[in-house]
Amino acid sequence: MTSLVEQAPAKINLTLRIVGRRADGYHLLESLVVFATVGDKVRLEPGVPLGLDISGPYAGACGRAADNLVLKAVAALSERVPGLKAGHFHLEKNLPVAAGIGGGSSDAAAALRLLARANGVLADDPHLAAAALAVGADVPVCLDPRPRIMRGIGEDLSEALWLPELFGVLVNPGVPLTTRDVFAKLSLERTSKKPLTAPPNWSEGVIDYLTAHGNDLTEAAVACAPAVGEVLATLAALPGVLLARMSGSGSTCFALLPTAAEAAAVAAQLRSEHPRWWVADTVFG
Ligand SMILES: C[C@](O)(CO)[C@H](O)COP(=O)(O)OP(=O)(O)OC[C@H]1O[C@@H](n2ccc(N)nc2=O)[C@H](O)[C@@H]1O
Ligand SMILES: Nc1ncnc2c1ncn2[C@@H]1O[C@H](COP(=O)(O)OP(=O)(O)OP(=O)(O)O)[C@@H](O)[C@H]1O
Repeated sequence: MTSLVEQAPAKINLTLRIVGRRADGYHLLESLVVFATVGDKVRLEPGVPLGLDISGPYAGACGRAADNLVLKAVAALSERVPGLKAGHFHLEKNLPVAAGIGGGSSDAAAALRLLARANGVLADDPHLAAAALAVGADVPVCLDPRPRIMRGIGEDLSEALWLPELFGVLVNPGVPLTTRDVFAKLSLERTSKKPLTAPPNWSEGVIDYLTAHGNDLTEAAVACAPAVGEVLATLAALPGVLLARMSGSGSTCFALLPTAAEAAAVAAQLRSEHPRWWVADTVFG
């Protein structure tokens, strides 16, 4: 069998409300999630022994291959689908790690899609969703990467939403942030608990809608990594920026711009003024 390939796009939380906490400590959230045109790439060569090798600019940053979420995804689906055949995976790691853009989650979801294709598992097989959630809270939304509202701890997903094309830049200051540490710094009393309007009503204007719903993890992330505050202030001050915000638990932030050309111009300016930052101009959808 020839090898199979899946893209693993970056996950962006355009909005992120923390609305409560479960007895086990996991936080309940409401988030409008979209996917970027930048991402990792996962390839599976079926019919050979299980393995994983990693290439790309962030290969060294994502830890030992044995601990990779790609292999955790294989284990989680194998537990649920007896006789599942895997193979050798190759991960091209383009996204920064521990960055709030779900890189590992999207890689795990891509691996699940590859396993489903190689084994004739249907996309709506409940074992896939269960395996995804067992790997991480962000993996279910990455399984079929289209704009959605995510609730619960990430397992409760809306239908795919239509969204106007959004142009933007993603910026990571090179400071990794562990999701658990950011949640640990969060003061639930200070979150808004304002529920999302669902489904979003774009007639009120996308930017107005997004402005009305922030990211409740921002303050905690800035406390963990002050560089996030610097990125947000830099983005907000750039010409033409409609909105500047952090994604997920950080440290990656994004800015939205009116056109692809303006996003590219802002990205070029950021790359020259901040050569150590990871900068990508992209389309969200
Ligand atoms: C913040 C988000 O990125 C928003 O999309 C996600 O909720 C994070 O999802 P994730 O990285 O897949 O998170 P997991 O790997 O499942 O959990 C890492 C740690 O983050 C905390 N965690 C995560 C998700 C959640 N809803 N509540 C939490 O409190 C828990 O301490 C957990 O031990
Ligand atoms: N394929 C992978 N890509 C990136 N990190 C991985 C991968 N597999 C395991 N990890 C480990 O998972 C941790 C979290 O990495 P990841 O990049 O997914 O975080 P994140 O972008 O903050 O995710 P989220 O937005 O879902 O919270 C890292 O510390 C890394 O060592």
